[in-house]
Amino acid sequence: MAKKKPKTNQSSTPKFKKPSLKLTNQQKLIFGSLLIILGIILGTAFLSYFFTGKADQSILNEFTVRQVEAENWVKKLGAYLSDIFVYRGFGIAAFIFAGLLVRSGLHVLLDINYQKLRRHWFWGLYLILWFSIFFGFFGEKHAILGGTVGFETNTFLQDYIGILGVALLLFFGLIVYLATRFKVTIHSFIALFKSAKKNISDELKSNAEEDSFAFDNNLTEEAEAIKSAHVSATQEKPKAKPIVPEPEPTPIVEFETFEKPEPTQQVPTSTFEVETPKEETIEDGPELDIQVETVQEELSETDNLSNKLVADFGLFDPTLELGKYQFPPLDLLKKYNNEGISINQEELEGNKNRIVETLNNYKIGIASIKATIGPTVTLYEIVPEAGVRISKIKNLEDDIALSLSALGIRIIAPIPGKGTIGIEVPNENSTIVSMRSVIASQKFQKSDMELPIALGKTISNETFVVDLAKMPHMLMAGATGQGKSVGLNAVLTSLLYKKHPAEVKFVLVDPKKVELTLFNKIERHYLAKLPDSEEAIITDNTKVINTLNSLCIEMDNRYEMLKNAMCRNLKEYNTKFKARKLNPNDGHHFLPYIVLVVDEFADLIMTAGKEVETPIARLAQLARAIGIHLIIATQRPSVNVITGIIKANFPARIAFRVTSKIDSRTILDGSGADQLIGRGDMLYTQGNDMIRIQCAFVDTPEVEKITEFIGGQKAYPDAYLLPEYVGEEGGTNLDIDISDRDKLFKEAAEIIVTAQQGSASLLQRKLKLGYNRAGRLIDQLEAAGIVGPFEGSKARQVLIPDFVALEQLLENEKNN
Ligand SMILES: Nc1ncnc2c1ncn2[C@@H]1O[C@H](COP(=O)(O)OP(=O)(O)OP(=O)(O)O)[C@@H](O)[C@H]1O
Repeated sequence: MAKKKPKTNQSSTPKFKKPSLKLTNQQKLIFGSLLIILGIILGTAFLSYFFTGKADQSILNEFTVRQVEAENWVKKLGAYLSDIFVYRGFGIAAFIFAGLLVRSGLHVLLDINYQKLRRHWFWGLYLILWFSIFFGFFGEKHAILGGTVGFETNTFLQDYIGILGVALLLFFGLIVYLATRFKVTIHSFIALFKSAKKNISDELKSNAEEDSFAFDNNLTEEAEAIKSAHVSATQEKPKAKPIVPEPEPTPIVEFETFEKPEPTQQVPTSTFEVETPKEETIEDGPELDIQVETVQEELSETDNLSNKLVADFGLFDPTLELGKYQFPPLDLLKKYNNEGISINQEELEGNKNRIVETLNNYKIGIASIKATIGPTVTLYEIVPEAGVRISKIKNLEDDIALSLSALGIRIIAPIPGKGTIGIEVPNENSTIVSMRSVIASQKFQKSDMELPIALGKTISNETFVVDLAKMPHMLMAGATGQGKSVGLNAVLTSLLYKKHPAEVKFVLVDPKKVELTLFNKIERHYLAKLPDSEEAIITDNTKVINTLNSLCIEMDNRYEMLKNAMCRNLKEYNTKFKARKLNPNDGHHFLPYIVLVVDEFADLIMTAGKEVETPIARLAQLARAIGIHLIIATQRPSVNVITGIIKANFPARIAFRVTSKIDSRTILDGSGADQLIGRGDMLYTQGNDMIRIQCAFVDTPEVEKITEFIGGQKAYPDAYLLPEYVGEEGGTNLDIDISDRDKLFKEAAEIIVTAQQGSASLLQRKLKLGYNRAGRLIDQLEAAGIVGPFEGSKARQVLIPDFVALEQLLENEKNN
């Protein structure tokens, strides 16, 4: 508020200093309303002219004589101005001039873009001229419509280029107007012209009919008019002759009409009434222009433009830059010999008998039993006899497992959606679900999902495909060696087989440094990285923080773009962009999906704590709409790794075999993962049901072949660049400026002084900080003189002996 006042003062003062064109608000009000009033006066006078012009003609030469009264609604001035603008000027088109004045008034009053006003004036004047000549062309009989200018210009032009020439010239003038002003193309122009022509010819026809009808009427009216003129003349002294043209060059036509009711050129009189409807159309034209045009113009410009662009160039194709890109062929994936499920009748019978026996031992009767054979486990569905309590069977899980002498028995009591109890028993010989078989499946090939992932096969041997875009984030856990890395590779491979490099980008975090390195080869096709980093695959934990924060910036940027484009999600945005409705000059561009894959999350959380958790949680909460999806894998699904906030935002979970029931509960919110048999046997949940799936197996050589195939093709000049993030390594002045110190500065100083050990790792541990922040704190402590300079591998020297000295130092700092 305080700032605003001086501004207004400033704006009002310069008018005394510089005679600039900038108007004050008061001047705008005065000048704007003056223009509007002038426009209205002119419009009224012009309109009146068509009713009273005849009568007023006699007084035109007596403008200065006060006693002489004009009949025009704006009296003498109106009669005089109308005579100049309409009769001697441009005919009906003069209304446009009045319209332009009103419009200018509105622009000044409401401070609307002057640039536009200039255009309106240009085209308004153009139209005045065009209509004037147009009516002059058609209205030889009704010369008043085109005014003297129209009539004379027409006669002049016709002398030189003939009637056809003038008609064509007018037509060309119309094309120029429509093409420039309304961006009309040849197609719309043809359509427009057809309908316009039809209208005109209809109108002409009806006019002709009316003309002939009105002509008779007018003759009688004229007679009356002359009579009345005569009467008024006798009453008002000698002005009877007025109409005689005097020195005037052109107007001959009308005057003759007035004086002698002769045939050929008598037209103007009849004009007044017959042509009134036409007057209205033209008069309405400019006025409508004022209000409707602005809206229409903008809508139609973008609409027309996008339609035109699409018509000319087709929909925008994001894949065009790598137009020749070829998706990896299926042959790159290995076929396995033991892929088909072999039914071992003996095993089936044996298991069935043992299940029935065991249950009978516990006095549980079975009404029926059915087996579904999957790749790794067989599901025995049992319908217990009436009266058997389900909890009883559930409690016997271990006993049944013991009697079947099999590891990894899982009892589902009851199977959701069915009235049966399921017992999953591992097959003696499990079959491998190859990546090839799931990629080749119809379900995957024909899926129209945004980010389809072929995870593997269900217990009933169906290919299981899910949409990552709908998940929208995935948490993957499993003890070491149970198939996590293979699972991640299966996810990445699925996307590589289905998505063009322009459509999806990966951010890969691989602290183990070996699992995802193969994907380096497709860096310039599929990977995203920070602008200053050399390697796209992030193996250094400290860089992860920057990348995550950079993704947060990317997320915010994308939200901004979506907001500007008025889209709710990435799909809508990209569809709009493809339809060329978003202008790249406004910062819009096609947005690929971004998939962040973290291979060992526990490791990250342990070293960087909150600094990693916060951006991950933020991304997980907000990034779904803008196409950033997270896949996080961890060996240790303990609660301090998978915290509540992370869990809440990762509804889709995959659990490979874990070692304890607690881990299973952490990841799945229920037991079951501890009873899996490993080697890609997994449970998938997306909130409610748990589905047992055998993960598709893709081996390292297969991934290598795929990445080599893709890497060998033409690539983008660089990886997809994420926005730069400058935060943690904040520069030296941060360290010097006391007010910019880290919030934890005092706490850190106390820890260091208490421990008498100046090390960043101590701060990391005690304050649960990331390396970067702890390092920066140490720098700030050094700048404050609390710790000594960097001494290589040794911890820094602490320069403050105790708490009291520290308090004193901080107090002194404050006072300075
Ligand atoms: N879907 C699968 N089908 C068949 N075998 C599998 C499958 N997944 C994993 N395996 C077997 O298990 C082994 C270990 O898998 P993987 O490397 O994925 O484990 P991991 O969970 O990533 O272990 P770590 O956490 O130690 O890296 C593989 O080498 C493979 O032999």
